[in-house]
Amino acid sequence: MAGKARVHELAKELGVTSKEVLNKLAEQGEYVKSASSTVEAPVARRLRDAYAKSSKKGGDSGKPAQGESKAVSTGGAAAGSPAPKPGPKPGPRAEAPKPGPKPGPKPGPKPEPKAEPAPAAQAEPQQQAPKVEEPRFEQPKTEQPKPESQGDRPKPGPKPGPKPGPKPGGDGDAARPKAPKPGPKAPRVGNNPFGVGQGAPQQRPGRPGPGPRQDRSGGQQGPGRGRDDQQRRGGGQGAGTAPAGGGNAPRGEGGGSRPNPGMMPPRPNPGMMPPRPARGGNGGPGGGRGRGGPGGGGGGRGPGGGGRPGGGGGGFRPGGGGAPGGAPAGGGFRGRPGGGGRPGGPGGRGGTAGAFGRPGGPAKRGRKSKRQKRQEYMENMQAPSVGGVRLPRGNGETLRLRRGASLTDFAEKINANPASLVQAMFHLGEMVTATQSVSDEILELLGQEMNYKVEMVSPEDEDRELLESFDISYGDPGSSDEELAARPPVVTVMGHVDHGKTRLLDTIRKANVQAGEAGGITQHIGAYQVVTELEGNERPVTFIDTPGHEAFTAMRARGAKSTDIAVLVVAADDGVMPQTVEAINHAQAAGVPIVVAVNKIDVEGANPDKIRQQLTEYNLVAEEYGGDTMFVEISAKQGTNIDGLLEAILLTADASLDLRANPKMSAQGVAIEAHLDRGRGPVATVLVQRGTLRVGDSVVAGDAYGRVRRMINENDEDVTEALPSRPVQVIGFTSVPGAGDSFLVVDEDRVARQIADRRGARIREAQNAAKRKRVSLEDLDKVLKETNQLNLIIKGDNSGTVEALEESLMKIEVGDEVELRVIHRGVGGINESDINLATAENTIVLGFNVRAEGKAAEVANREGVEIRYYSVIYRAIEDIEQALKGMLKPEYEEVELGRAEVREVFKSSKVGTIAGCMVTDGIVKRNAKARLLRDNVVVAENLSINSLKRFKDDATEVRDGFECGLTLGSYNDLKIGDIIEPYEMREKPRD
Ligand SMILES: Nc1nc2c(ncn2[C@@H]2O[C@H](COP(=O)(O)OP(=O)(O)OP(=O)(O)O)[C@@H](O)[C@H]2O)c(=O)[nH]1
Repeated sequence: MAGKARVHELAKELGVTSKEVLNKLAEQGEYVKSASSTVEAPVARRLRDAYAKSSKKGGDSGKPAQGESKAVSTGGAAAGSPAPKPGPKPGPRAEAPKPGPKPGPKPGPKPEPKAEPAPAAQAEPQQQAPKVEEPRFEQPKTEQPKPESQGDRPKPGPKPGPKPGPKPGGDGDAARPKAPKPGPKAPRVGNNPFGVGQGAPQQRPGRPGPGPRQDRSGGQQGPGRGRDDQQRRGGGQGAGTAPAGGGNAPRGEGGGSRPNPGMMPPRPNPGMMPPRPARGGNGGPGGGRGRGGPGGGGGGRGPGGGGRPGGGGGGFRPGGGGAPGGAPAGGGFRGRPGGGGRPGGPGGRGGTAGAFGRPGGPAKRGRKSKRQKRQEYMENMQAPSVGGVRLPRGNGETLRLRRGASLTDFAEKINANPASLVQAMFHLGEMVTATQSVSDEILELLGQEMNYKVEMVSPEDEDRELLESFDISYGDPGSSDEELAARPPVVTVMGHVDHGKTRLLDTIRKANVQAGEAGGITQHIGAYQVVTELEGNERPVTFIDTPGHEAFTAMRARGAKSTDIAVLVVAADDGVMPQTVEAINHAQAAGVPIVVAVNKIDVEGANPDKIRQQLTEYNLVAEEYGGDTMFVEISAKQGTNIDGLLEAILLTADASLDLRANPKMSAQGVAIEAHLDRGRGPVATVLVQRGTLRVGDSVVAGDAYGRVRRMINENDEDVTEALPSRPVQVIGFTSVPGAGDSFLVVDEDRVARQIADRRGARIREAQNAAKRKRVSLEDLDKVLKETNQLNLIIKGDNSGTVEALEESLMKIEVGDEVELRVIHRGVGGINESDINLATAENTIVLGFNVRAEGKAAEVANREGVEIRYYSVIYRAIEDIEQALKGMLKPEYEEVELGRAEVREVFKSSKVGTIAGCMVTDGIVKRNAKARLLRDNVVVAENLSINSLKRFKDDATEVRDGFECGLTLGSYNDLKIGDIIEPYEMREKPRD
């Protein structure tokens, strides 16, 4: 309680109602809203003090109560005040002891010890009790009558066994009939937290249950042990207790007085039978009373039952020496903790339940609900709140979410309401709908708020899981040495633009690829195999061509991953350049050994040694310098030392790589590039990495699938199978795979289609998430009012180009005012559906090496959709950049025009105040903006020169050295000597 206590907790602690506490606090000048409000520690202390003082008044009496028994003390806490009156009660109780002489005595003593503990525990309550007592004072009195009625109980008590039962019953009966009478009292008791059997605290006291044991010894009800027993055989309890009850009138009083089932005569049931030895021994029966027991000193045996909180409040009822009394109650109750403790209501139920030896449903619910409520309340208090939205609180557990997941997906994982997540995101500055794919950062941010660790499942992991669901794995399953066969190295040629990559590959395969390139830039990844001779053996080497333009960074990175060796082409006349470094980074990151081809050694001024030196900085130390990197000086143009380069490649491969693969498994590999061929449909260049690809195989590559209809090698020859490291063009896909997609052969077309479909759905979601530009609250108004957004549809002849173009376009930086969105991209000609999609405002269709097909051009004309065709990537980038800049809002800046001094001021009934001025500097223009200075202080801003005259003629402008007359609209506060500074807002040119 040291911290912030809640009013109801304090009330409980002090033994008063929350309302009283609230009133008290109000008296103390503390405004506290409700029972669940928290109170600062100092205030709580003051409150306790206040009650402590008031308790002193009656406190004395309360203490005395101790004299009676611990029970009293315990109860005292609750009913401190009652103590005084209890005096009389004691009487009855005193009788109780008789009934349970045995119990009585023992209980007495034991209870004390137990009572002590209880008091200790309730020290506070006791102190506070006094206060409470005042009001309760009456209760005791009211209860007095009960004692009488219960007085009967005691008698029955004596007949513990069977009679007890009945008697209790009798009491109960009496109770029932009397119930009504007690009723009135009961209510009070009920209201009094310290009332019998009400407060859990009382029950605690009951724990002292030990006493009960004595009872047992007393033979009384020996009952049972725990409330379990009691519960099981409520009857038993009843019985046991009953006696006690008798003994304890108190409890009885308390409880009995209230109209509740507990007062009902026990139904005939086994429990009413004389305690069986066993049970008795256990004290089980008493158990019921267990709780009560305690209180009742002699009464209930507190054993098990006692332990429970709920215990028969009665037992605990101080007055009652006879725990028993409580017992009955307890018994009636079923000894359930909470239940019993509760006032009449539950007790009654409990009683009934107890009678049947099972926990009372309602009471149970009640008790649970109380705990649950508390727990929920506590959870609620701990639950993170964002903008007033309560969110579930995690325990730091990890949530795996796939990339592109929506808030609904997230909510499902944590069993939350998606709407609350949407709301929370709104408060976090993100506007997203429940079903919209959201970016990783957003999910992670949200996870943090709720104490969850969000783990985005990488596409690779996700794909692996997807394949596993089909019992397929990508990669070598662990082929044995016998199954593995040597394969050719796969080489990627990398390097800075124009350092000679294409020329080198061209020279190597003696095919002039370069000539056909648009803009002189390599735009497609090609792959082919050449055969060279090393030490008398014919050795094939597979080359993958990589483009040089930075737009293809992504493809190059993939290229590096799918290769064994990187040939780094560096022009000897140029040296290490940015993309040379980038290429090194990619290769080193992929753990691919590098062979350096120092090119253009035929060029005058070529300095190969300089290249060697430069590259040492990047951990590429030439063998002749003591390193392990092979440097080969070549001239791609003249074909110088090409064999030396091939040899170096093979030597490096043999020295550092284990190039083997299992040719017997189903083929797997990677799609190097793919495009849509007008005649042949989708064509993909794939590199087989393991297994053997055959015509007729069902394949899936990324989200494309199909059956291999034809395979063509680099010489445009049909082949029927492709072994590891062999690049081939595959015809038969139903759509165009992406560059870099892995491909694999599966058993059936159906499986291929299912895998492709699932990947497709996943890719779409991920794209949506990635392409969504984040909208923050800061620019909400802009988004709503005037979003300048340029939508693009990109169509190209192959997926690698489309991807590269999109990536480059998204990198265009033109500030926050304009947003660029690629709403669709694809391989193939521009068709009608592209145009239909583009009819949205501000959408441009980009055709890269493709044209509008069918009626697309016509529809575009009709709908006013702009189609732009390109064959060089950077042209497209330039154009779009210009277009975006054109969409920028103009920016204005203030330009001073000059100064005019007011020499005269005229008043005109028609035009207001006229300033006769001398233009001292620059120029004064009609309709220009102006500010007015007086003694060098700006006295008016944003004025407008509405009229300007030279003598009687209107003028558009008046230059320095001339006089003029002007008016400043409705501004009339002009004085001689004022300075008018005209200025204009001019559009600022953009960079
Ligand atoms: N003198 C000389 N010129 C060369 C040599 N190798 C390439 N070139 C020339 O350098 C220019 C660029 O060669 P490319 O092969 O297109 O260079 P690249 O690295 O493929 O360039 P991108 O495709 O733009 O990345 C061409 O004009 C070639 O003829 C060489 O060994 N000697």
